[in-house]
Amino acid sequence: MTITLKVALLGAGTVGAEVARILTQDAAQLQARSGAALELSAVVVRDTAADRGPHIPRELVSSDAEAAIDGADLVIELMGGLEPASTYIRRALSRGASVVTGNKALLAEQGPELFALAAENGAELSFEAAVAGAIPILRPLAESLAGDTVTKVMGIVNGSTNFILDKMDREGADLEAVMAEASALGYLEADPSADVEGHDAAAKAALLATLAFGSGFSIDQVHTEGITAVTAADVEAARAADQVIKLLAVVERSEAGVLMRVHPTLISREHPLAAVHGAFNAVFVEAQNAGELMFYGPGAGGAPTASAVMGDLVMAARHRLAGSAEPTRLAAEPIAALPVQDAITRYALALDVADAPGVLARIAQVFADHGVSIEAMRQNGHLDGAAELRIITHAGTQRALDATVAAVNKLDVVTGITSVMRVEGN
Ligand SMILES: NC(=O)C1=CN([C@@H]2O[C@H](COP(=O)(O)OP(=O)(O)OC[C@H]3O[C@@H](n4cnc5c(N)ncnc54)[C@H](O)[C@@H]3O)[C@@H](O)[C@H]2O)C=CC1
Ligand SMILES: N[C@@H](CC=O)C(=O)O
Ligand code: NA
Repeated sequence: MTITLKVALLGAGTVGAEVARILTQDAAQLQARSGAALELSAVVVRDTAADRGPHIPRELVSSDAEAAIDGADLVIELMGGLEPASTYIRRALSRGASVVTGNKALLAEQGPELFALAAENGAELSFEAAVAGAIPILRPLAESLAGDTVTKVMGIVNGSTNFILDKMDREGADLEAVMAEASALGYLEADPSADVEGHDAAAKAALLATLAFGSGFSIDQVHTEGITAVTAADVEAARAADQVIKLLAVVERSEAGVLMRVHPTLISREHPLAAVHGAFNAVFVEAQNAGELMFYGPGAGGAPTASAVMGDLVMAARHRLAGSAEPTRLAAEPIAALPVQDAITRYALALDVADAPGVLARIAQVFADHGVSIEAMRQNGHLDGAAELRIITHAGTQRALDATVAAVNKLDVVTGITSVMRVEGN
């Protein structure tokens, strides 16, 4: 006898439309893998009059989310945003229906509450699509590495900003010019500022930390800098130094707690992350016993993200048939989130200075006074008696580096600090 599980799809945009296509086209394989026929029972959209192609039959389309949820065994939420997504997910979980979502914005604010609601109701809430698109990263952190101790996760987790920075690097384009292209390819969030201001990567950083360290973290605990201040000149200067600028998310565990940060970062062109182009993502994981692991693949776009949704859906169906939902397990005692001033990083600075005897010594003295060690210093003289000075520091706390930058800025021989950026790798 074939068991049928009814699947309600909330949202049929870039990702939802691809999910509907795969549910139809790969129905036989999905049934073989999950053990049940996965029947699309309702598709909830805003515009019910729009033609949505052959994979979304008109009779399934409605704007009645409550009815769709109440008639489903499994609910896929791909509308995005906090509301009404949160209310709909809560309704589904409260009824015992398992939910699959790609909504990192919601989970990075309400994750622990929603995990608890799922567990209370014997339902499952899964969200592999929410971080790094198609790349399996959350399940490996929560399951494959459950017997190890993860100490650090670092990577490129936002496809659209990587696409934009990559175009700026390869074509010398500026940010505004490349955004329209990223939007047409379905990489950007409904509100693109979520991408370029770093909030999308910050939500993903909070989710990575939550699963890597087994404690609930939220987006407001992540230090966040986006790419809006990165200019074509910054990208060109990096290129001249054989470096590339990437938006990195870094989450690290120490005795004191967990530090989470997202910011543009200079890396050498030799670094493996420099080879991550277009909307691809790459995530490095360091664990005490496993050592270093690297995950790489498409981080955004309809079909790749739908792949992660479908994997979660098959697992949710299997667990439902087995009568055992898999909860997201968090430690009873929360782990502290640390301030970014505690981060240990290297800085690259570009300064405009007077080209006169003793200037370098005075600047170097300020670094020494703050306990910050200089790794490299290069001066390019200009004809007008001014010079550009580029300094790379050894690793120090951000607290010490920020104090150094502030003190250097006050020197009368320094006319301006034109760029301060963190550096990773060699
Ligand atoms: N596009 C991508 O590459 C990725 C997207 N995601 C996430 O997946 C989710 C969906 O993303 P996309 O498909 O790109 O978004 P989208 O904007 O293309 O699609 C969302 C759809 O939901 C509909 N919708 C929104 N609110 C609704 C409501 N109240 N009632 C009915 N329909 C409503 C919209 O009309 C739209 O058609 C978001 O949470 C996003 O963050 C996750 C990973 C990658
Ligand atoms: N807007 C996001 C989509 C995937 O999460 C991105 O650019 O990575
Ligand atoms: Na993923």
